[in-house]
Amino acid sequence: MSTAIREETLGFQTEVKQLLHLMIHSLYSNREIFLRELISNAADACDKLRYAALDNDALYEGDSELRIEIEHDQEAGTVTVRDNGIGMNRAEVIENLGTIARSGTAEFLKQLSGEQQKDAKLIGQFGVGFYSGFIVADDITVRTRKAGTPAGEGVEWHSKGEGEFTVADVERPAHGTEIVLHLKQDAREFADDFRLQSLVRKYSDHIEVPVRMPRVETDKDDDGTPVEGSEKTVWETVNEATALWVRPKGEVSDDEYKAFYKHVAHDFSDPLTWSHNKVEGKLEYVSLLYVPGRAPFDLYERDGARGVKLYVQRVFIMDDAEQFLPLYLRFVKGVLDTRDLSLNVSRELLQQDPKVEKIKSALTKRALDMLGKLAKDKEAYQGFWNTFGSVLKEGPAEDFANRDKIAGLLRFSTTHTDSATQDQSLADYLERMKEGQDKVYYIVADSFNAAKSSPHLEIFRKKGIEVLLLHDRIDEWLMSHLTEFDGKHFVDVAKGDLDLGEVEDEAEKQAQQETAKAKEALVKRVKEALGELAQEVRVTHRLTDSPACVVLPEHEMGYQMRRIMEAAGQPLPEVKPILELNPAHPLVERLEAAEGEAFTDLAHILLDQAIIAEGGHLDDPAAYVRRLNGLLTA
Ligand SMILES: Nc1ncnc2c1ncn2[C@@H]1O[C@H](COP(=O)(O)OP(=O)(O)OP(=O)(O)O)[C@@H](O)[C@H]1O
Repeated sequence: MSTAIREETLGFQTEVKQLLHLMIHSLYSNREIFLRELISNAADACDKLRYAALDNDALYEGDSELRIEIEHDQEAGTVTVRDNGIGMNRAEVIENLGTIARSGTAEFLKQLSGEQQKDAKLIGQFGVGFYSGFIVADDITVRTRKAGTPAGEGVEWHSKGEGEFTVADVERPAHGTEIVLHLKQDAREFADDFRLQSLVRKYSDHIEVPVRMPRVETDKDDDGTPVEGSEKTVWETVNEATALWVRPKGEVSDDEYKAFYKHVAHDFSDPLTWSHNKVEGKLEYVSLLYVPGRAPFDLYERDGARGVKLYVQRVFIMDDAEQFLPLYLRFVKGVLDTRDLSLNVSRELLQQDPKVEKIKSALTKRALDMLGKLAKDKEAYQGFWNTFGSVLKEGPAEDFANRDKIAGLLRFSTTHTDSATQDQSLADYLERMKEGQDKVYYIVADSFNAAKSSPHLEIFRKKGIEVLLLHDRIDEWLMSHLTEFDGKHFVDVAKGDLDLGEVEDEAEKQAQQETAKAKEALVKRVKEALGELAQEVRVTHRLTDSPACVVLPEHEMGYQMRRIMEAAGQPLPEVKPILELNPAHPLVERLEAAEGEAFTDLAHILLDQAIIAEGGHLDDPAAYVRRLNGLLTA
């Protein structure tokens, strides 16, 4: 029996307490996952030891046969999960089993509502790990020792999951970790051979480390009667214990792929799709990439986990190797196993190795092809797009070489459907282009409604020309990196001169020129009245219902991007708009007939209204109100 020394009682970090409470409550109907989580951690610990032992064989302490053992005691109501992996020292135990060290955790926990089903989904997204033991146990003891440390540096951790835990130093001859779960009364069903075996097969077949369970064998005499006292325990490997990605594609079932995904991604729910490839030749690697069914909670966290699990010749090297996929594919999870890197590769070395770039470019293509295939299933792709679309939109800016491929995967709201759902591809748009149209038109606004109702769309609606309605924060950034698709240029309808190309016939163009000439005097007067407030005034034919609109010069940064940058504290040089007037509108006719102060007021009102319609803020709103009231009461 070990004697505990240096025993101390510590409180769980607040986030752990909250997580424990919510997890126990919301995952009640999915309790069996605790075993998957503990085996998954044990397998990771074995992987880590194998990696550490590459440099220092002594860490195995003479026991290099890595394994996981699961035992139970029906009478005592306990289940034990044991591994001879890397183990933990005292400081690691306190850190790993007392806190949650992931940024964004507190905000994540705030989203939990107390509604069982909703929370179960959210918690799955977070990953419950070790703490899931408390779904089935009311008392957990962990005994562990870090490989390579003296037997006296073992640690015992104990908790009832109620806010505090104790840690003490104990003597521990074997390195690795042992977790003893004392099952709650209503979870005793898990202390059962058959139940445990079937769970191990369900969740851990794909794990390369053998998961073993004890079986008692008894010698029999010649008559077949068991010999008393001859009982001995033999350990039987229950899982298949081959790395899933090494197996040929045809021999792996969908269920196995899905189970493996859950291990790799620490996710609860099924992946949307996957792509498994073995490459031989100049580069030699196996990759298994997955698209998750939902976003991890830290998708937009700067230091959120991303990247693949890296193996070199089947030896685990590191989690989250982010060098093999671009940032805009950070939602892709999976495994890369290669012969092209050396076993002692580190994060720093990865950054310098030219082979890494080559593999990255190959994996990027694989991932984009996988999305291309997924896109054939409209419904599934829509699910993907709604979850990860705004991340993929970072692609054209980050990955010039694959711009066209990424553009083909984008989905938009457009005037064709007039719905906020982004479900139209550029290929759909091209198919519907009007005869003579040679450009892809788009508008960027702060919200879908602002885009949909923009005065800039009036002429397009009248002529039946489709316009992409962009309203995500990232959209203007996206469009500044997308210049063409399939040979067709993109044109922002709120910038520069309106040119509808061949869609307008000669007669229309002639009429426009004549109107512009006829209104030259009006334009001059308005410009004088507005002074520096507008850089230019002109008549337009882009409006049918509105009296006026503002546009920006073609190469000027758009309003949406300006507002985002200003909100981020980046001062920008002021840019004055171009005011365009609709000569056929009664207000503009009235303006033309006005004189003196009435003219100046109305000119200002038209400019201010156009700025408001575009989603901008007025520099002097009170002046606008005063002028408008003057007009209304005249
Ligand atoms: N059997 C084990 N052997 C060694 N270390 C372990 C073991 N189980 C857990 N740990 C350590 O405790 C940490 C926390 O485990 P936990 O399961 O809570 O989270 P995780 O595995 O990092 O992520 P997730 O919550 O997504 O599963 C692990 O990262 C690991 O360092």
